Amino acid sequence: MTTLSITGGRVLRPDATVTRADVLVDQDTGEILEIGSDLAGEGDETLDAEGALVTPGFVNGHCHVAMTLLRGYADDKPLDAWLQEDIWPAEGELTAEDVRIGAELGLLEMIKSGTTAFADMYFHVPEIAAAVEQAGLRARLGHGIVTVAKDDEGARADAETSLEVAREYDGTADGRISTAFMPHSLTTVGTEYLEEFVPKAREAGVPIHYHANETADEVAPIVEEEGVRPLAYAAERGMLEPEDFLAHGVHVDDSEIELLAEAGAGVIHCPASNMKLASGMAPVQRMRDAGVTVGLGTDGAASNNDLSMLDEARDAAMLGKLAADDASAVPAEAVTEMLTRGSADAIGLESGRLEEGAPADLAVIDLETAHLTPRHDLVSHLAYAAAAADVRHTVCDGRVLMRDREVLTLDEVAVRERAQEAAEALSARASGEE
Ligand SMILES: CSC[C@H]1O[C@@H](n2cnc3c(O)ncnc32)[C@H](O)[C@@H]1O
Ligand SMILES: [Zn+2]
Repeated sequence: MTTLSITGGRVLRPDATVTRADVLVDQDTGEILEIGSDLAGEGDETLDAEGALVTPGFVNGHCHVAMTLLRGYADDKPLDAWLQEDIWPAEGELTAEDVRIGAELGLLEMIKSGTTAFADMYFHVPEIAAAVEQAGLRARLGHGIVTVAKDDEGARADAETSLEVAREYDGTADGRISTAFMPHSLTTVGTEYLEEFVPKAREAGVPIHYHANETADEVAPIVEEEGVRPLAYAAERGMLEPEDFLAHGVHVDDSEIELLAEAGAGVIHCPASNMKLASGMAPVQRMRDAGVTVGLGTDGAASNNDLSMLDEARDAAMLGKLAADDASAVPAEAVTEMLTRGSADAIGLESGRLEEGAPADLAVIDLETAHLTPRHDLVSHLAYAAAAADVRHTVCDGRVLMRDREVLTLDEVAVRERAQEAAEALSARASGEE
């Protein structure tokens, strides 16, 4: 057995307490063997956590990782105009190679900011899977289906691709990659395709992930055409099972919150994207009070504009209070849970908790900085004050992905250079200069 010990730090436990402890990891199984004192001499490899907080690796429950190439490409518009006028035309020019480069850039940013697992909806998924395999993270991947503006043949081919990808990649990268069937949203995929393909996804045994109730404009046509709220429509089509998870859930009413809670389906809250696109404020405290599993996600880097889950945590706390008109809403403990096991539970992963037998997915956060001084309450610091640059080490599946701020699985300089070149060429193609 090969072991790793993370020593001298303070460890955030699942009950939100913080204790001084070492963590011993079995690198062969990728699991936590023991959390206790005096484990410093036990590891074949050691990570220094003196003056640091050892937390579960952050879980980004909804992302489009390759959209890092479109970071800053189009800002300051609402969702529909942003997608139709800028993002979709540019994505029409993306090559498989671009998606690989964008994914590597996103994974680099995730590792540097303590994220160890994520759920992703995009296209050219084999490229994303290859990047995940190399970078060493854990991911639930899927091909996003859009059937509007396609003929029947094109629409069915897109849905077939999503099923095929889900079947083929589930369990790959030594089990670090899992998959889902991913209709883009309830308004961009036709009812007939949902009715045909959702049962096939069930047969394949994969969850369903989609955008839902993100903007008011997306709710109105479903209510008008179907006579029911979007999540009732989704439930009628079998898309609200316990393993399913939806992104956003901004405009959900009480009946939909109840549906989510009863179904056990997860919601991934994306506060930065919701603020930037002015989509609205999700009723996070009300969903949590009702027993809904709520996680956190960044969405893509073009609507955020970074992939830091610590930023997302702070945004979730701040926006949650504003939405509830209550400063006690979405407190630090809630945000910390959403950042870790809330997202993990929603997307169906075992990670997000530091305990014996759990996956060894963790981040070590440097506390010896001006903005984390004094240290009254480390859970408060994680929710409100810590930043991506405070992450010292990142470990996933027992493997060290970043040691002392140096990413070991990707060549940072090369990834950044390739991404800059690819983004410039993409921009030229999209504007018709090439
Ligand atoms: C078909 S792959 C996924 C698709 O989703 C687009 N996208 C990015 N951010 C959002 C968002 O906030 N709401 C809806 N769709 C979004 C992305 O550009 C891809 O085309
Ligand atoms: Zn999204």
